[in-house]
Amino acid sequence: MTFEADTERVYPVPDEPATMIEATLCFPLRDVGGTEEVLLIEKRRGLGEGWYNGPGGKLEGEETPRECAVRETREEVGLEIDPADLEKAGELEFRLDGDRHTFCHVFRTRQFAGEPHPSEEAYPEWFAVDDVPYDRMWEDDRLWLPAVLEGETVVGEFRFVGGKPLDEAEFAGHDLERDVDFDAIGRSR
Ligand SMILES: Nc1[nH]c(=O)nc2c1ncn2[C@H]1C[C@H](O)[C@@H](COP(=O)(O)OP(=O)(O)OP(=O)(O)O)O1
Repeated sequence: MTFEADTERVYPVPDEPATMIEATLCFPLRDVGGTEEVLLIEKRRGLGEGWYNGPGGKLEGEETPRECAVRETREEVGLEIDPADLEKAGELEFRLDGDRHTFCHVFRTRQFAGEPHPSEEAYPEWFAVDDVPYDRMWEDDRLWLPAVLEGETVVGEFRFVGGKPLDEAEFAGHDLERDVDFDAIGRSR
């Protein structure tokens, strides 16, 4: 297990978040003639509009993170995924001005049905995993997504400052842990 930190934690940690969004990201992977590719979306609305990311979004009702990732991937790009085929790859906490803003469950899968198509929310596009457009993504993505695309697991905290909305705040620091066994800690749902 490795641990990285590029700053000291400088913000007070609240006992309980006033409001924290629970969300998901899903990264479908495929092999095309020996080239490993990942499906990203260009987001057309909401947080991170205009940037690339995996399909995903906020949990609704009583659904589990896995069910949310399946639903969001279907709604945004039309791929069908069996929840059992999703592999838990990460847990990311995004903090804004010291408060917990979003807790995000990250999944990847090689098993899916259908061809991606655009929706009101997203334009899908396949990228070689060594050609991911990190300059058009959230600033934190380059810190954790390469590991996720290489089959590793990550737990990270990413700190933003400067007030809402999160996608206009400044990225200020992070902690990242790798090789986390989500099954062993009962958090692979
Ligand atoms: N710093 C960050 N880095 C990142 O890679 N993804 C982030 C992020 N902060 C938020 N997200 C992602 C997680 C989640 O998939 C999405 C949440 O954005 P939104 O609140 O706009 O929800 P969406 O509109 O996508 O979802 P729904 O409204 O539920 O469809 O943004």
